[in-house]
Amino acid sequence: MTATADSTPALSARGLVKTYGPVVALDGVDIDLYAGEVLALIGDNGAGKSTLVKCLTGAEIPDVGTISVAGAEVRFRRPQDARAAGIETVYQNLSLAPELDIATNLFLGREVRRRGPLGRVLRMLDHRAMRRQAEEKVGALGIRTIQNITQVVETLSGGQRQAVAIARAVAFGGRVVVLDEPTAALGVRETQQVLDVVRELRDRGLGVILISHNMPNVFEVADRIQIQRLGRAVAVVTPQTHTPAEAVAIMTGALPADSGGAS
Ligand SMILES: Nc1ncnc2c1ncn2[C@@H]1O[C@H](COP(=O)(O)OP(=O)(O)OP(=O)(O)O)[C@@H](O)[C@H]1O
Repeated sequence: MTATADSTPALSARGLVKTYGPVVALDGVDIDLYAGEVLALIGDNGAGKSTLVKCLTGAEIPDVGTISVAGAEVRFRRPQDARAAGIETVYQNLSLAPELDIATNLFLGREVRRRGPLGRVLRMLDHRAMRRQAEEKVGALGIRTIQNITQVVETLSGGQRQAVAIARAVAFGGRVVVLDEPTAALGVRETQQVLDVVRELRDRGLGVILISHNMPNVFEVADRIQIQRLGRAVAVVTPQTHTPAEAVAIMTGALPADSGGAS
């Protein structure tokens, strides 16, 4: 069978094993993420969600197993390798520089220099170009809560900071973005704003992996939900086939992995 563009996952892994001394964090995990979908990863504390995405994003190297990007096997040694393959991660701490403005944060590490000797020799930055591009990138993601691109990040609300971190992750050609608990510290309205950005990413054709303990959020925004339990991927369900209660029951082991499935 020939794989078509649609049937080849943007990012996939087979048989991932990762141990930390005696602890088996991943016990032979498969995952498939397609372009234009939101795949939620759920599981109890210690189920292996973070370890899985660390292996997928080059922050950890699996002991066993393979990872493929658009059908081609890859070996990530460090996060830069994954980033070069278009896989971006937004961690809970967001790694933004709070004392700098939004535009500068978006371009941290990829600064635009002035043309000619001013940029080449004196390394002067083209702030105007960065502000203009930052405005375009934030606007393209439909992030309406940000009005002023020169606002300092520490003065932003939690939801706005999350949006800036996501914009930075996808502004430079990312095809896959991993969001680790993006709404954990947010109020209801801010959570909705972040979920809007997540939908926007999906509608633009990116693949999104969403780690979350918040079942209403997961069921609101995910196309598919992979359930991790004790280092294994025990089931992949959808909001159409399973209720949140069934997913949680599978997650905790109260229901067998092949049960549920609203009729
Ligand atoms: N660096 C490490 N050293 C030792 N053990 C680790 C390390 N990282 C993870 N573990 C262990 O691996 C297992 C899986 O942890 P992981 O953080 O992947 O789970 P998780 O599903 O993300 O949990 P949570 O929801 O609490 O973040 C746990 O038992 C954890 O204690």
